[in-house]
Amino acid sequence: MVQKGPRPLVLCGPSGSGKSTLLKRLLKEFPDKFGFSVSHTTRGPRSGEKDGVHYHFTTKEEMMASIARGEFLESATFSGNMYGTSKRAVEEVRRTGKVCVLDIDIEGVKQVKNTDLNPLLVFVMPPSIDELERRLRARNTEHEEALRKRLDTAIREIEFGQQPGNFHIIILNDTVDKAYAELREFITQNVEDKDQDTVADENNSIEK
Ligand SMILES: Nc1ncnc2c1ncn2[C@@H]1O[C@H](COP(=O)(O)OP(=O)(O)OP(=O)(O)O)[C@@H](O)[C@H]1O
Repeated sequence: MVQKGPRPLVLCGPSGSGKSTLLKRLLKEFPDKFGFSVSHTTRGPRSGEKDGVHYHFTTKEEMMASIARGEFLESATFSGNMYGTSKRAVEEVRRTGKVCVLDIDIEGVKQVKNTDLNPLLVFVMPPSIDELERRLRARNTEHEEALRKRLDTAIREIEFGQQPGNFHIIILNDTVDKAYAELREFITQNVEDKDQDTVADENNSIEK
């Protein structure tokens, strides 16, 4: 399939590793360069959420049929509701000339690797589990049990992130300034006006 527009960017990493922090900086510096795809979900809309804007609201039956037709890049179920990114949603961002950013977990990354999306794959790595715990506690967004669960998951995610061939680059988020500089450099080297065959693939063999 011939894909138009810049290559999508996947940001993956444990909860609290700093994906949103880095993305916020990127969007601040380049407000018109990046866009997010609109995900599908089978959960009902919350107040103020608009169909086609915040999510594409759909039913379980429709979504499963669509997945079976190969129309989704990745999907997952959280607390009984399905969520996923359709190929069309990414293409819509891409057509505008923006880099489509996907903030997905490792299961999503594994699925995306089996499609023809060919994104740049970035893994954001915390300096240590202890530091990750400190940051999550300081963020103060989770109850103890949820926090424990996130830290347990983080150990598995870091293992996957560090395996050679899983990502084009591993960015250690030690200080935000350093991590951001690294991300910025990687993106400018690999996204700018280049198509599918970029330096990232020449230098790194990414395993499917
Ligand atoms: N280099 C850093 N040094 C210190 N604190 C940081 C650093 N990077 C991020 N933080 C802080 O750590 C917390 C987690 O960061 P952030 O919310 O960006 O993580 P995330 O990967 O987007 O998490 P989630 O997947 O849960 O959305 C935030 O409070 C953020 O301000």
